[in-house]
Amino acid sequence: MIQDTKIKDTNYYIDWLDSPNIEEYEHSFFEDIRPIGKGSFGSVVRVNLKNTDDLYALKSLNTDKVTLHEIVNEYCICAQVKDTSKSSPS
Ligand SMILES: Nc1ncnc2c1ncn2[C@@H]1O[C@H](COP(=O)(O)OP(=O)(O)OP(=O)(O)O)[C@@H](O)[C@H]1O
Repeated sequence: MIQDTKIKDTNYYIDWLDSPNIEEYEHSFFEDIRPIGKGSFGSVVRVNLKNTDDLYALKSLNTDKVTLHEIVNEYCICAQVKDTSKSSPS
């Protein structure tokens, strides 16, 4: 029974990550890549989206250390920061 729940959760996260609402960028779309930090799950670099003035924090997650749940959770935090900066520019 417990195993069934885990399989259900895994499929849920896989479906969520396959969502067409998530914008995907190739690594080659970015330039001027500069290291800015390290966290428990991986490293973070500042990148510039080519042909724009847009800067992003790009987080690389060590997939040996993270679960699908943590990947989705990290994605949600990043999306939330992006939305907040759009609604209230400083
Ligand atoms: N959006 C961002 N803008 C600027 N710097 C960032 C941004 N996101 C992460 N960093 C830098 O990268 C470091 C690592 O971030 P990350 O989110 O991976 O880990 P953390 O949240 O600091 O720690 P932990 O993984 O232990 O919770 C941060 O401490 C910060 O210095």
